[in-house]
Amino acid sequence: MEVIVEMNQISKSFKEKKAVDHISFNIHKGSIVAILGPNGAGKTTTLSMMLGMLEPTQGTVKIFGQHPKDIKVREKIGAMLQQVSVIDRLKVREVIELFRSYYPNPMEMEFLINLTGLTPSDLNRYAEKLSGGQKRCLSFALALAGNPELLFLDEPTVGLDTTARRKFWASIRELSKQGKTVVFTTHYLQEADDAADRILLISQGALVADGTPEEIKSRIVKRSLSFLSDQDSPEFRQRLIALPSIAECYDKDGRICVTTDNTDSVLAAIFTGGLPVRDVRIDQGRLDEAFEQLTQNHEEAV
Ligand SMILES: Nc1ncnc2c1ncn2[C@@H]1O[C@H](COP(=O)(O)OP(=O)(O)OP(=O)(O)O)[C@@H](O)[C@H]1O
Repeated sequence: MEVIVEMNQISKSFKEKKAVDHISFNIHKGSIVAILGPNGAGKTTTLSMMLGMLEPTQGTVKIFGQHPKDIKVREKIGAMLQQVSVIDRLKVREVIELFRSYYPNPMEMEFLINLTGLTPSDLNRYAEKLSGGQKRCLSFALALAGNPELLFLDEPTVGLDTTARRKFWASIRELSKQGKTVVFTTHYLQEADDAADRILLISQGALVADGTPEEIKSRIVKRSLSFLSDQDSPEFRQRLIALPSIAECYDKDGRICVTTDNTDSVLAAIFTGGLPVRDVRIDQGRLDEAFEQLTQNHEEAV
């Protein structure tokens, strides 16, 4: 798979403050990657180095195999940053046309408008008159103007209502299907879980986890299995706890629960052992719990 972004041992310090600390990762073509972390974790700093807006204190960044500031690279990337600034006295359509004119192969206007959720009446309004949410849609349109192969989005859905948010992520999936690569930052765990196929979890400048949402959850969230039994007894509990892969057994909401790192093998053992259980449920664990555990563990370690 083609590597689009290479971050090699990247650190960034602002005076004595180390904002990013020895981060390395590669991003492959067509993936949707979330950089997830709490406030001040180093997400924007990491993104700014990929965009060539900040130089790393240490390490090397390569985008399409080149320095991020290379003109050939700049033509292939689009960015939507946190601050939305619009040009006064220009209508939305004119701003978009202006941005399209900067690029050798701009995105088709009609396709671009369809993706961004801007309406025909929005296009005829002055950009400075748009609402906060509409300005973000315009900012998305400007990021797409050059038909980029790689999109960087810094907290893209802040200020968008639920409908606009849904539309936004549907457009991102559409762009990804066309082979475009997307990197976005977010605090929203649910958003990373729903939208990304890979999560880079950053805490205090360090990369503390890297994987699919499922991998991150299974790595640290204990899965649990719960069920009912008509023949619950001390002997039943002993047989249960003796099964392989069971970490602990407890009662919750009238159900018998076991935690395990392998729900499949516990299920198999229960049924081959003929244990009298019914109404079995598997709880996959939640990403927000995984996130808190990972960032807390890291904070305790430093
Ligand atoms: N230009 C700067 N000068 C000094 N310190 C900075 C600068 N930019 C960022 N920092 C510090 O570096 C750390 C990481 O900041 P960064 O903006 O990358 O975090 P973030 O994860 O994007 O946070 P948020 O989610 O709040 O936007 C913070 O402690 C921040 O105060």
